Amino acid sequence: MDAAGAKWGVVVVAAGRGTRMGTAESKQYLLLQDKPILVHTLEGFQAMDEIAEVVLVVGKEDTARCEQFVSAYGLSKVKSVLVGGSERQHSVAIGIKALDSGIEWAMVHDGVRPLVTANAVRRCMVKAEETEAAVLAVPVKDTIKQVNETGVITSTPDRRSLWAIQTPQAFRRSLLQQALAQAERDGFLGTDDASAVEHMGVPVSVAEGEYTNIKITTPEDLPYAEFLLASRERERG
Ligand SMILES: Nc1ccn([C@@H]2O[C@H](COP(=O)(O)OP(=O)(O)OP(=O)(O)O)[C@@H](O)[C@H]2O)c(=O)n1
Ligand SMILES: C[C@](O)(CO)[C@H](O)COP(=O)(O)O
Repeated sequence: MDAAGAKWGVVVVAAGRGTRMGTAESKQYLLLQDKPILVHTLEGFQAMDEIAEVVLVVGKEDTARCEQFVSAYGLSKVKSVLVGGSERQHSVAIGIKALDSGIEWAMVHDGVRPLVTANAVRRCMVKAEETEAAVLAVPVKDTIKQVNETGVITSTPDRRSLWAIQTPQAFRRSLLQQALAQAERDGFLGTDDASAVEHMGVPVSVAEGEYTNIKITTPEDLPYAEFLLASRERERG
């Protein structure tokens, strides 16, 4: 599937500390098949013709090694490596402003989602070009409960309306920038980019994600990601 032909900018956010992973090294720099997770992620966008530019947002202490990755792995679409903020939303706001002024369409992607496929990214881009704002998502497989602070279930939302949200999240660039500025003014902090757009009252669509587009978050995610990468290599022959 081809995206509609627009050239896109991508903000890859990788300025988190990976607290839930619990490793001394931030999780985005852990190796998957001898390559940092973040490099796998960046290589995915490097390979897509529709992507004109990537802005990489990282921790202050990591800019030098990331600039080194850019040259060592030939990541020529990475135009800048910037220092992120204290929350993901702040890192996104820093990155989006840095995209070239000619970029009209922008995606945000977690540096720790290295397994996203080009087909899934394209579905998200196409949906955003139709609707202005779209995110990858998959229907939840488990029954989800709301549980109170004493550990007692308070409700069981209808699973048919529940989706697990992934990245990329794709927008007309001006819409996302406006939404992030509004969120900042209102003191609104969301855990994803769509939340800021929703906060403005603008609808966000979902595009079909993939269950394998995992966010590497806790230690058990690492062997699963290794397994998925190895399976893909075997399939390619
Ligand atoms: N201030 C922050 C916080 C997070 N992120 C990035 O947002 C993505 C998704 O966040 P998450 O998985 O929660 O990463 P961490 O914040 O690093 O993890 P944790 O919450 O376990 O500390 C990651 O690529 C992370 O590096 C970021 O750029 N800036
Ligand atoms: C953006 C995201 O990856 C969508 O699933 C997620 O919301 C990031 O949230 P986290 O709290 O930083 O893991």
